[in-house]
Parts: sequence; structure tokens; C-alpha cells
Amino acid sequence: MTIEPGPLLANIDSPDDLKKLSQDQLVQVCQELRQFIIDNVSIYGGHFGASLGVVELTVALHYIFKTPYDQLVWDVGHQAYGHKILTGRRDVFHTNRKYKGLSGFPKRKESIYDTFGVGHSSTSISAALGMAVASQYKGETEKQHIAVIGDGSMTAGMAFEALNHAGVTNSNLLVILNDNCMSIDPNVGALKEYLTDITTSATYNKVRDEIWNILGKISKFGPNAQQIASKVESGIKATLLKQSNLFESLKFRYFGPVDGHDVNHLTSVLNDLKNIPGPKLLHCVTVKGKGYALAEKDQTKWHSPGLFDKITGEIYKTVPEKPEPPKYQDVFGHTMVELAEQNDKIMGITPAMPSGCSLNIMMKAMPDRAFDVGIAEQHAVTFSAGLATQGLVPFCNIYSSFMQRAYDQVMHDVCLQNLNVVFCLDRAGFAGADGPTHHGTYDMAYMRCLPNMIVSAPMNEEELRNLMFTASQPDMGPFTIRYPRGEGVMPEWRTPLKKIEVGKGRVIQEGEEVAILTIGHIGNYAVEVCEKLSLEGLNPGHYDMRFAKPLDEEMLHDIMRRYDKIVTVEDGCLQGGFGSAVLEFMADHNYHAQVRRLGIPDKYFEHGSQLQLQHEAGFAPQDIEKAVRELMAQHVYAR
Ligand SMILES: Cc1ncc(C[n+]2csc(CCOP(=O)(O)OP(=O)(O)O)c2C)c(N)n1
Ligand SMILES: CC(=O)[C@@H](O)[C@H](O)COP(=O)(O)O
Ligand SMILES: [Mg+2]
Repeated sequence: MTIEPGPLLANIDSPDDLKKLSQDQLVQVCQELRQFIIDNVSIYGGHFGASLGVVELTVALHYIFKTPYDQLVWDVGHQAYGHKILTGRRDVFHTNRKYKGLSGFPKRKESIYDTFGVGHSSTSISAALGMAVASQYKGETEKQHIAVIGDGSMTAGMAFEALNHAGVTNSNLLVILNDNCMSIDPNVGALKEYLTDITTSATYNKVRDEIWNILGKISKFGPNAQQIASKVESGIKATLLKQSNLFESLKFRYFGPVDGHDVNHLTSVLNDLKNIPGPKLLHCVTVKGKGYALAEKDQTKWHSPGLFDKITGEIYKTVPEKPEPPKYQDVFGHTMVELAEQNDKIMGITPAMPSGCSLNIMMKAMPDRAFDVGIAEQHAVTFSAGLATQGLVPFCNIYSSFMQRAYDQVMHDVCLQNLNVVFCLDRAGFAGADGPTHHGTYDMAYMRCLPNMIVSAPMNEEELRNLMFTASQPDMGPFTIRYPRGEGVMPEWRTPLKKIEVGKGRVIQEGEEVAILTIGHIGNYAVEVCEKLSLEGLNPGHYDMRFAKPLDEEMLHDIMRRYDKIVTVEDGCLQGGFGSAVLEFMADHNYHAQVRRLGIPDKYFEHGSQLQLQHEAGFAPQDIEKAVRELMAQHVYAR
């Protein structure tokens, strides 16, 4: 079902169509765009509050700038739905985040208006600066470069690295700080407080408006006048804020704060800024979820609410007929509290994902022992390393794909010093609708190659709890536990905590001819397959290896002696992952068997449901079954 756009929006197939409208019509376009987003997301799902919050900004940007000639970069991109709808994708917007449909994030191969592929945060200023410097080099002096970055994303080191560089260039760069005081959860840290200070200083805001008017007039009279105005402006700002402006100190011209929901004022401000050269920052104050009361009120819940009734605001949930298994995330969150109650050395750390990974449960129960450090994966890892040097046991929970950003810290600050840091890598395997930026596909490969690192994956809730308990024991060194997004398999999951011997797997069933070696939750697919095959009298063995490093060599020697055919299954990359580890073991010990490795081959997978993607990659239940049957049908080669 496609959603009918309002009458103005129905005629906007590109920003050129938007530009044909009069200034007076922009408020209505914003209303229609907002409604179109609400209508679509309520039925088809996706990120919600962030796009509602930038409706006016999106319209103003495409109204004033000559996109796609002018380069507009959205940070993260979860707020870019309005941008997609205005840039020729309105009629296919219902396919957003669906298998083979539009991506939920800007993507270069999807549209010429998507100047840079995003999904991970805090890259926009660097990318836009790169574009601006390239334009300068090519003599494209008129070209504008705009990065739109949220206050949450601004907390990351990468954003500061980019500001630091941009400030000493004379590039034509406009950074728009979209300040809604929210990350997914409420934003945290000193920068947030600083921005709140600016936004709420009444005196400053009054004088700022006067300066803006003067500046607007003076800037028409040439560079000297502009310099004078700039000095006056900085002086007054500094006095009023009792400190120099952070962005001005980094040699940006700071403008704002402006009301990010006044589309007419925004167009006039952006028009003025176009004519001011050099790096500049516009501080734009918005409300996440703007225009949908419930989303304004509970912004975390409505960041990405799932399907809902747009009239009543009821978020649909299927009512289970029998008790359902919990999400791995909730098991992690509750187990953290349980472990921390028993062991006062345990601490919890998350870089900006407390509700996503469920560390919020511990943050509520033990606020002095659980930290949201902002979008700062690198800091989260080295902060954890620091805690570990003092004998504490940090559990640092990071989504598998976001951990890629902190790889050097894992190696240099944790593994090299053999510190006891537990890495809980959430969203391991295919993330689903978020797509390739968010799939947690590489962790087994990138963690396995680091000396001292233990790499494990639970097949169910009990295993997750026991691995967490094991990892919290003294002198374990760096310990990775990876698990996927979503439900496990055990409704009764509050099992007593037990220590697992590191490097020991589990026999799920002994069998004949073919051995299926699995790691992690995906092992449950092999259980299904074995049950199905047993009905035909076929009896493969199944082993839950639990550890990609160290491997259970004793078990592997036994398996290699007893089976001629091996299937390895992992929800991670085949290059360097668990299957590779098994092959290395076989080569090192001179074992020869027919091996099929199932997992994620060497290409990027787009978005879709986890199961759709697993099937495309070739390790959904039917693919495992097929591999086992094919191997069973093959002759045994000479060993
Ligand atoms: C490197 C990285 N870490 C974490 C995330 C998860 N994440 C996506 S959006 C978001 C909040 C961003 O806040 P902000 O930039 O202020 O945007 P808003 O949602 O408030 O519009 C977070 C933490 C991410 N995408 N990338
Ligand atoms: C845009 C972004 O990075 C997050 O909002 C992400 O989509 C959250 O993913 P989960 O829904 O799996 O927590
Ligand atoms: Mg924000």
C-alpha cells in the first residue's frame, strides 16, 4: 500500500520542484512532509523521531542550496527520510529498509543527492571538509558544503578531529549542529551541558539577534566591515557566556542558536550564511519527534518504535500464546546487575547505547557503576582499560559493528597489556533492516587474530549468563562475548551461574558421517536441521564449539578422527572467522576431510530481515540442511 502525499508534496519530485514554491508555501510543505513520514513509518517501520525533528531544516536546505551540486552530508543518516522523500524517492519510500528496497540511510549508489554513505555517526564533518577542500583544489569556488550533525554525534572524537582540521582551512564549509538534547537516550557529557548553557542564556539570545541583524547589514559592505562585525560579535558572545565560544575557539564562525522549526527564518539564515566564506557553524535547536506528541514526550521510545497506530499511538506487539524467550539484550542487562551484586569489582560501560544493549537496567540499579560515555567507542574501550588497571572488571558493551571504530584501542590498550576487559559485542551477525553499516560480521575475524584475546559466543541465554560469569573471574584477560540482536531460545532463562572452562565446547549430539560445528546462537538452526533429518534416519553429529579462540582442540581431534565430512556454521565473515580457525587447526594437524564452510562470504550484504540475509548468504536452516545432504551424498575422498 502506498501512502498518498499531500497536494504540494505530490508535485515535488526533486528540489527543483520545491524551489518553484513560494516562501509562503513552505510551512505547508513541512506539514505534508511530516505527515508523510508519520504515515509511512507507522505502517512500514523505521527511525522516526530524528526525521520529524529536521523536517523544517530539510526543506530549508533543499530550498536554499543547489543540491546536488552543493554537497549536503547527513550525519548517521537516520534523520534523512525527509531528504529522501524530497529527492525523488517519495513513491518508493514504502520500501524503506525492506529487503531490496530503499536503504534506511543515505547511500551513494541510491541517489546523486546522497553525497556520502552513512550509518555510523560523526563522519559528516570530515567528509564534507574533504569535499570542500576538493572543490577548492578544482577551483569550484561557488560550491557549498554542508554537514548536518546531531548533538549526540558531536560528542564523538571524530567530530572534534574534523573541527580541529577545518578551523585552520578557509574551506567553504557549513556545519549545522542539530541540537535536540538527545542521542538515542538523553545525550550525556560536558558538551551537552555547554550547549544547553548557550541555548538557555536569555541575555545572550537577545544580543545575538541584534548582532545578527547588524551583521546581515554590514556584511554587504565588504570584508573589512565583516571583520569588524565578527570581532564585535565574538567579544560580546565571550562576555555573555563568560567563556569564549567553543566553536569560535576552534576558528569557526558560530551562528545561532536558531529555532530549527521556523522554516522561514531558517531559509533566511541559510541564505545569509551562503555568502559568508570559511568554516562556520549554525547551532540549530530542534525537538526530536516534533509534531507527534507521543514522540516528543518519550523520545527514546520513539527513536525507532516499530509499527504503530498513528492515531492512538499504540505500538503494536504480538501477544504471545506461551512464554517467549527473552532478548539476549535483556539477559545481558539483568545478568549484569546479578553479577555486580555478587562482585563489587564489576562495572558497566556503553558508548551511547544504554537502552539498545540494556545496560540501562544496571545504570538505574547502580548508577555509580554503570556509564554511558556518549558516542565514543574508542574512549569506552580505553576507559575500560583504565578501570581494569585498577583491579576492576569492566564489561564494555559495544555493538559489533561500532566496535570497528575502536580496534586500535582493543589491541593497544587492552590486549597488549593483557587487561581484564570483557567485551560484550551486541548485534553480532546480520543486524537486519539497518543494513551493511550495522551488520556485525567481522568481529570473530578481527578479535581472533589478537594475542591474549578469548573469543566466545553463546548458543542460548544460559550460555550467555555462564560466559559472562566466566569472563568476570580473576585474571581472564581480554574476553569477547558476541551475540545477536533479538530473542534467544529459553523462556526459563534465569539459570544458576556456572563457570565454563575456557576453550571447551559442548556436544549437542553425537552422530555419523557428517559433523556440524557451530558457534553461537546460529547453532539452534543446526538443532532444527538435525531434528528434521533424524525423521529420515539421518544422523549428523552437532557440536556447539562456544569458543572461536581458543578452539576446543581435544574435541576437534576427536571429531576429525570420527567424521569424514565437516560443516562449519557461523553468522560472521568466512574470511578469518570460525570456519577459518577450524581449517587452520586441520592444516596444522594434517587432517583431511571434506569441509563446507557456511557463513558470510566476501561481499557486503544489504538490508532485510535477518533470515532473508542469512539465506542469501547461505546459512539459513534450509541451507545447512542442503549442505549436510550434499555432503552425505558425496563419496568419501581418500584421507
Ligand atoms: C559510531 C556509532 N555509534 C553509535 C551509533 C548509534 N546511534 C545512532 S543514532 C544515535 C544518536 C545520535 O544522536 P544525534 O546525533 O544527536 O541525532 P538525533 O537522533 O538526536 O537526531 C546513536 C547513538 C552509531 N550510529 N554510530
Ligand atoms: C541509527 C542507528 O545507528 C541506531 O538507531 C540503530 O539503528 C539502532 O539499532 P537497534 O535498533 O538494533 O538498536
Ligand atoms: Mg540529538
